[in-house]
Amino acid sequence: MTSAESATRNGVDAATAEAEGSGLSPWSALVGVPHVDVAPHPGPITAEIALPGSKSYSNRALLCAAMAEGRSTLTGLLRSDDSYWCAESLRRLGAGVTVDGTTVTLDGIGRRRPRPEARLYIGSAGTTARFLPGLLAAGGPGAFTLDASRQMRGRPMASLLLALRRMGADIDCPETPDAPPLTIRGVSMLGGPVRMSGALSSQFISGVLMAGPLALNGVHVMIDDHVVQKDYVAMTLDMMEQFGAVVEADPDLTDMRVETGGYRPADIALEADASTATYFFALAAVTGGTVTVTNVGTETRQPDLRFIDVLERMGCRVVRAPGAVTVAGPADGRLRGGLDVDMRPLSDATLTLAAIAPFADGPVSIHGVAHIRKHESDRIAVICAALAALGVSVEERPDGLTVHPGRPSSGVMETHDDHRVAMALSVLGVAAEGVRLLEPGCVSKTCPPFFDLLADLGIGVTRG
Ligand SMILES: O=C(O)C1=C[C@@H](OP(=O)(O)O)[C@@H](O)[C@H](O)C1
Ligand SMILES: C=C(OP(=O)(O)O)C(=O)O
Repeated sequence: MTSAESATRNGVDAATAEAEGSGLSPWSALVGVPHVDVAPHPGPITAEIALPGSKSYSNRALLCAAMAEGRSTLTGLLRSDDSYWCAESLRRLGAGVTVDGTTVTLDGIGRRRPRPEARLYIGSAGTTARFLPGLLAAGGPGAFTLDASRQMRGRPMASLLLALRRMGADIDCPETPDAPPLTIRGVSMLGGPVRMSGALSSQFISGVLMAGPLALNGVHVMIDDHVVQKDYVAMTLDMMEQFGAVVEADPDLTDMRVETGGYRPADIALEADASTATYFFALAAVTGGTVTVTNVGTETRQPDLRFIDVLERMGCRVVRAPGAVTVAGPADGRLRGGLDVDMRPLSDATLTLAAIAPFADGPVSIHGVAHIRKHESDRIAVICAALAALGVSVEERPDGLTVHPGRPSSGVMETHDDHRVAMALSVLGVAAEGVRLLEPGCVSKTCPPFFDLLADLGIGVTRG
């Protein structure tokens, strides 16, 4: 990262964010903006749009490139809080990270640890929080501290830490059991076989797999139950292979082996973020418009692209191509309800679906997403409360919700430091009476330009 990149021009000063336990970063937008008003949009939204890079691929690629010995080049990087803190952690570890726009040149360190007492801060990034501990424990000698934002300190880590410790990892939690800050000793994790649960987070599984190439014995992961959002594990294995790792997995991803042997550098073009795309497809759906996202398509492994299948069930017309997707709102102008959707494989899109559900002609039920109560906020509780506050009838269940048809009123909404709450409620506001979002800068976790992109579509956005 160049010094210009770490300056405070647009975002917050990194040292201040870290001292305050915030997830914001020098790449944040809307810092200090107390609220944003999103206006209702009178007509159909029709646009072609290229979206920022995938968070999941950006952070996987940064980590794999840093753990390779030699130079990698990544293009299409997502410049957001989560990727800033990932890149910054790797720089503090001694990797050479130069970011120029959305291109990263990364001189990896392999198993070497040039700064064996590094103190790392990963902000609110679940990916880095779950992927880095294993890489540190399996890599070269050193005693590292890994800290996280207040929000991330409260998210689950226990089954990941248990699995890593079973493979020898020396990881302590000096402040709170099974929560950052973590102290991690290098060369402690030898690897080998381990049984794990994937019922709470797929990231735990990815975190163990990614450590495999650095561990003396590789890793052999056996899943005891099921993996929520299994496609993210497939994305991990894919990216690892692109960086030269040798992996073997059964089709169900319940038995996976990774050989020791390290990572090799690679040049990777990162695709756009399919989770971000869901908000733009949803805008087409609720306004009777047509939106084409030009840089993610059916070739992706990102599960959230399957949100288009849900929209199709709701009466939207979808045109699929390998590198682009078009969604058009229903020809008769009314979304179809009366469906019950298992959102477990694509749970980041749950809030997008909940936000458009009031506009359907029958109830929309969502199930299978109990684990999203442990994401950036208790997402089921938060979206139910938000819909109810806007006058929409909603039933909350432990693993989902049912939303009934109704026209939401306008309102002043908390965003709960959750980017997906802010982005989903924006879509709802556009389709109904508008909405005021408090602390809108939280969108910077995965899409700092979100409100600029809305404005580019002709939507009224006013900063408070
Ligand atoms: O590995 C990844 O990149 C992700 C995995 C998912 O998390 P969980 O499996 O913890 O739900 C997803 O919600 C998150 O946004 C990104
Ligand atoms: C759950 C999410 O993030 P994280 O990578 O922090 O888990 C998300 O982006 O919706």
